[in-house]
Amino acid sequence: MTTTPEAEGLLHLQPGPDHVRTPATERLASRALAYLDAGFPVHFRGPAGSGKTKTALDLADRLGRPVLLLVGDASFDTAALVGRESGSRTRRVVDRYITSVMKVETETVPVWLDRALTVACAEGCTLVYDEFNRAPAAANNVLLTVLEERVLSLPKARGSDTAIRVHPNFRAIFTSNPEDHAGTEEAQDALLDRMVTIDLDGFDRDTEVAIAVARSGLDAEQAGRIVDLVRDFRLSREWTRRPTLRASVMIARLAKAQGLQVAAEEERFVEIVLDVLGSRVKPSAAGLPDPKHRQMLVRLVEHFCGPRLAGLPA
Ligand SMILES: Nc1ncnc2c1ncn2[C@@H]1O[C@H](COP(=O)(O)OP(=O)(O)OP(=O)(O)O)[C@@H](O)[C@H]1O
Repeated sequence: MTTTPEAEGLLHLQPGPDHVRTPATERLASRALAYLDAGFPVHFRGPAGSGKTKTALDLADRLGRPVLLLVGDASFDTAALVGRESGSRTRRVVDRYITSVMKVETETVPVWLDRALTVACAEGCTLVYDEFNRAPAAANNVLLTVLEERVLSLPKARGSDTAIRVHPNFRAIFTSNPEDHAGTEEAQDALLDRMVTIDLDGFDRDTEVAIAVARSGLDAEQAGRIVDLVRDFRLSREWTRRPTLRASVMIARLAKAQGLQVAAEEERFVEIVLDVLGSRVKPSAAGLPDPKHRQMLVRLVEHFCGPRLAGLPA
């Protein structure tokens, strides 16, 4: 039995230096850790950019066990989670016990490769299963007994064990996006019933600003202007694609990289806002970009990003 590169590279993912913890993220973490400590899997559900993956990885790190990250995919089957036979290994024994006689024995055995779920269950790792509802429900069925009975059923081909007891330190954290219908499956009730689902709908303003500061290097005042603009646009629902925290981070990083002021008078900055957010604005009834919407974004910039800030380069 062999383990996969995933197993060899068991990750001890640590939040990067730009990972932000605020009172709001700490409250969320302590809720989720309490469920994980009690042995229940936690599922973060929320729209794109609501911080599901980052939160899941941060929690996994706090558990202090090796972390395996699995990203759900439509091509998954059970083998993608537990492992499969992968090729064979041939052993040739040459026996020259009597010099005049050569005996050669060849034995070919199939090689089994464990995949993330098996490794995590056997070694007591933390499994982060990101976007698990992108995998077909049939592939995820193997999780039902893992989460309920703490037993992992394995195919005979793996060797002597057709089931293994799940290590007491095994923990699972799931994420899914209920708004993304492209390439996703309805998660089966039986699986959802075995986990604690926490809905994330984006962070509070202070956390968003702290993240934009950490990810861009802008100061809190300038990052705050961008975050307020994007949050207002988000609340307006005048969009077809939700303007997420990622959009704030993107605008902030572009402004910083180009040495721009976060100000309505800064023409290049206004262009960046239009480029990042413009394609998300609801089109006119004719389906064409509506110039009124461009004006709406410019007004938002004027409202939230005001004049240049004193003391900053022009
Ligand atoms: N605590 C944090 N510290 C620093 N950056 C963060 C934090 N939380 C989220 N982010 C950043 O915000 C962005 C969105 O977070 P994340 O990728 O976790 O969202 P998501 O909900 O998993 O999105 P998607 O469904 O699109 O994958 C990313 O750029 C991420 O790095």
